[in-house]
Amino acid sequence: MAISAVIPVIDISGDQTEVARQLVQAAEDHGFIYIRNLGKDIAPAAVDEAFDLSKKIFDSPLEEKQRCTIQTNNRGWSGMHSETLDPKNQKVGDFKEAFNFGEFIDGKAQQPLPSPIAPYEPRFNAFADSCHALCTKLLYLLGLGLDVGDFFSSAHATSKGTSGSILRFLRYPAAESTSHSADDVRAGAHSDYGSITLLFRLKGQAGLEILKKDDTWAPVPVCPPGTEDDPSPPILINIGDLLSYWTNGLFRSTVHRVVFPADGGAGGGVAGESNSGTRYSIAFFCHPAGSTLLEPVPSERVKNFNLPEGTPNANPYAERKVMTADEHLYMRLKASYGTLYDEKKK
Ligand SMILES: O=C(O)CCC(=O)C(=O)O
Ligand SMILES: [Fe+2]
Repeated sequence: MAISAVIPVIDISGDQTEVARQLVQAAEDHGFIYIRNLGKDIAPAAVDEAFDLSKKIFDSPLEEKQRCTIQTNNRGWSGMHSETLDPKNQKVGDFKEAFNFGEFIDGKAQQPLPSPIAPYEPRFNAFADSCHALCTKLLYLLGLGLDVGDFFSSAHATSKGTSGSILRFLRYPAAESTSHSADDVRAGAHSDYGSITLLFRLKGQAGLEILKKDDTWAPVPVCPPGTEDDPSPPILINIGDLLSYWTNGLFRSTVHRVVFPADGGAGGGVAGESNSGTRYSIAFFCHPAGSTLLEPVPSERVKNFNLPEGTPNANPYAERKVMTADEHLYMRLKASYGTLYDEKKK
């Protein structure tokens, strides 16, 4: 039975200097952080509502979803196997469906929506806004902890221009309803493309694993010890490639994946979790304004850091060539949705 990942659990409402120190340490050591959800930043009822809305998206008629098929702007619906997060190792694309919302303007999604969810547009917008506000707070604290003030958070201000930020709803069909082989995964191994990601999961639903420094996989419980009685499971934060890039690898953009049950139903070794049934999750990928240059952050701690030789799981895209946030995003999307991007280029 796999041993669960040990990831710090932080209550960000405490002394801000101390919280900033803890966040930076966790970003360096793990790249994943649990933020307790005590209802101060995102109301538990808002998370519940978002999961209800997720069901409405995916239960929409197929032709409605197809009408909103994902475009090269990374917005819209992607069906089973249309994305392959780990193209080098997967024989079959991800066993999941996803729906991506890009940025809203004046309360309006800038993309077609399946008609059953159109009446809820303001609710999706409100949820995306609260996710963005929490990301801004976390990015500010990470900057504080690195002594660079608002270097990160200000690059994510909506006033700086449009960004690749995405609110993504995910549905993974029940393992027992799909025919998959032992090598198949629900979502291939990958690191996230943005600055930070917020991940919301449902109590009891196993599947997420992270790659540890020793190159072995560990399941990530939805409710780590000490949070079982919180009003909502902690929000799982992870560092994405851009923060890793900006910090020359000091912050870890940790590789993760979503797996099928190894034994046909039990959780991945996490007490109280099951790996059967349909699995839902919601991710908010926070990106800076698309024109932001990914230059190293002017921090002493970053300057003095050298990635140890042979570190597994280091961000493979962090070669030191300054590019913009949009160039980086396009490079990553092209790798996982090859044909979509090839077709568009014709
Ligand atoms: O569904 C999950 O738990 C993780 C999803 C994920 O890693 C992603 O969409 O980038
Ligand atoms: Fe991810």
